[in-house]
Amino acid sequence: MNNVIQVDHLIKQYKKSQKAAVDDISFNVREGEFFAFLGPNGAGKTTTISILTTLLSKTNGTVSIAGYDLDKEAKKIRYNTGIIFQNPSLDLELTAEENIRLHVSIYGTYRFRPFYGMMPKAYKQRIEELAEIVGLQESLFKNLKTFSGGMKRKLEIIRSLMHNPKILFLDEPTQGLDAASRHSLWEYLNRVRTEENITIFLTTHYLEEAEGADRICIINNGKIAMSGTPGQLKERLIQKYMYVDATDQNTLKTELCRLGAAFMETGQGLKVAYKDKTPQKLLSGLDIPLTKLEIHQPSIEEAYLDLIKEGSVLS
Ligand SMILES: Nc1ncnc2c1ncn2[C@@H]1O[C@H](COP(=O)(O)OP(=O)(O)OP(=O)(O)O)[C@@H](O)[C@H]1O
Repeated sequence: MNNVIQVDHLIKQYKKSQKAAVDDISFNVREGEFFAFLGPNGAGKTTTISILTTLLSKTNGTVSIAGYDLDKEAKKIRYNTGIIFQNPSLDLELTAEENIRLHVSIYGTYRFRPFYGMMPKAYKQRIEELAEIVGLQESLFKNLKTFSGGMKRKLEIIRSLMHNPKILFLDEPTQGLDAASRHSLWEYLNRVRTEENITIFLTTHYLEEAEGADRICIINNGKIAMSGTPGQLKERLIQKYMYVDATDQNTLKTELCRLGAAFMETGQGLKVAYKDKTPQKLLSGLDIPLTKLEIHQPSIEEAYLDLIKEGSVLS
């Protein structure tokens, strides 16, 4: 399978900022994949997606989208991508269809005509086809002022797909939606994905949203903390661990190294992974008396929160 997104050593340092918002990240997305870019507030998701969609300049690194180089062929990238951002940018004074008509004429996909009836057949077919997929046929000619948040999102989906993009970028698209609207948005996105065979690049805060993806990349503090299929991440994230401590912590560390146990210093003592071994088996190899022993088996949600809190994982 071809890579439709190829990012190598991408860096973004905002002016007057001490720290890079995106700090030397590399990843790829394959054609037709549903790829989730998961991370907490301020991790660098919007910065990355803005660079990939040509809306923000990068400081360093190379990016290729749909086979086009970001530095040389930004216009071609724009023709091949659709974007749905956190806050819908729709004109409330217009009808749903007028919003789409304006967008496609600015985009250069179809020439602007003052009435729907005057638009080309291909335009009408496309808008009706997409309206049917997201269930907005009845409201296409209604004023946007009467639209709910969920309906606006549906309209955004139509708008982003009018020019048959190969890749759809979604920046936290369910932000501010209730559970039911969130669920139906996913139904529509999965439908357009299957019917239009497009690649989806999603940024999200929510682990549950990323769980439906083919691959997940976790970004934290501008760096990639982990990536893989949801199954692989679960396996790697859910690390059973225990906290141990001893009066002589240095000797305990030496002992753990001798036993080949991965550990990390924390405020609660040494955090030790016990992956394949049982805690008992691991502890039986220790010669030093312990002052603390706490055994943990976190859920995936807890493991993810631990990862983004600590900024690293046990190896
Ligand atoms: N225009 C800017 N100028 C300076 N710093 C910025 C700018 N935009 C974002 N940042 C900083 O860059 C870092 C990454 O921000 P970014 O918006 O990419 O994160 P995010 O993962 O999308 O967060 P959220 O989930 O809250 O939208 C943050 O520390 C943020 O404060």
